[in-house]
Amino acid sequence: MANLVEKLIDQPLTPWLSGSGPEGEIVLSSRIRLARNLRCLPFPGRASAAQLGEITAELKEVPYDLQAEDGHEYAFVELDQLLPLARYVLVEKHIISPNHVAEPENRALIVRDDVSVSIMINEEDHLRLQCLEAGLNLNDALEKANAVDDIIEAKHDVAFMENMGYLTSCPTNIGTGLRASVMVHLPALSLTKQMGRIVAIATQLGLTVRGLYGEGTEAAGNIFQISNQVTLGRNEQDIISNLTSVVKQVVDKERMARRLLINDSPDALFDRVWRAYGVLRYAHSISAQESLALLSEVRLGVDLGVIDETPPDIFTKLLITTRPNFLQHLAGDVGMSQSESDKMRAKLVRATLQKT
Ligand SMILES: Nc1ncnc2c1ncn2[C@@H]1O[C@H](COP(=O)(O)OP(=O)(O)OP(=O)(O)O)[C@@H](O)[C@H]1O
Repeated sequence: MANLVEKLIDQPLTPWLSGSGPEGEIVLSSRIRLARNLRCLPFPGRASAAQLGEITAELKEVPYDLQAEDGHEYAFVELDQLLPLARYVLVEKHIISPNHVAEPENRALIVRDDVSVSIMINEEDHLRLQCLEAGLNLNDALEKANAVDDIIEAKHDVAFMENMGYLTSCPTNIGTGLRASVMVHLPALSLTKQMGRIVAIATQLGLTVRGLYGEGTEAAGNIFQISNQVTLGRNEQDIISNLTSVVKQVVDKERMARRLLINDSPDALFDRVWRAYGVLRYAHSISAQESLALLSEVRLGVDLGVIDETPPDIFTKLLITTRPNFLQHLAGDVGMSQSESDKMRAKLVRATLQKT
């Protein structure tokens, strides 16, 4: 089991980030998250260390139950058994949240071999179950999440009240305990300065727009996460249908903005995306932030057929491998300085682009 987690930390590719799936050119991934709590124990924020340990111990058998049902290998790992760097690589791969690693003691993770299912234990709730799919595919993610939830609830007494639904640590999650979210790449809407308006409209429609690593994080590389804000008084299917229809409209707007860029100012666009390609292809030192911003522009050029010598999945591949902690891990956790890390990143990007 521990070997599986090591393998997931080492692998440069994240299967659901393959760039495939419906609307895969713009929608990178779909995520369903269910928040669940065991009935007789306090929420993690109020639980003692001993109670947190009790929760972890009770859930240790869950991987075996899941494995028996779907035949996939599942791992269970306590976060404090991992090196700090390994924990941060898991965050960069969206397997656990920044919140979950903040206090690793008595926190654990259950993860499936293809990373399409992972369960954070003792994050904000006892269980944060997440299912991820490539592209715009919330329905399959929900189906998978419900199947995993059924297996857990068959053996564990989960806090649920007829009139309120699932009880959760934060009142905004009470009811279905569901957050549906899509990760979208919106370079043209960002370049044409339309994101402010999109965020305002999404908020009016009961949605929230977050950055690359969720709550409280920046939208690096023109990547945003759009998710539902309300969980109470709405059924799961309504939440998903509403989000899917808004995301489809955002995707249409992004396509329109792309057409506008290429029709109205092709020279500026060509120059911009090829410059980005040039820097990535030849730079000898590059920061994580700059590489992400330039990769986003190269991907835009590839999607528009302006850059034809790079496959679209280069963006998603390099999205993970150029992150600071993954790079450090690749170098063997040797405590690289910022400048060494920037040089290594540039080398990796050059080598990857050269191969295409
Ligand atoms: N569509 C998505 N694809 C990949 N990863 C995602 C997606 N949506 C969210 N995530 C990841 O899930 C983690 C948690 O995100 P976030 O903080 O937005 O949600 P949450 O913790 O489920 O919500 P809440 O604020 O209700 O606690 C982060 O690591 C984030 O990057």
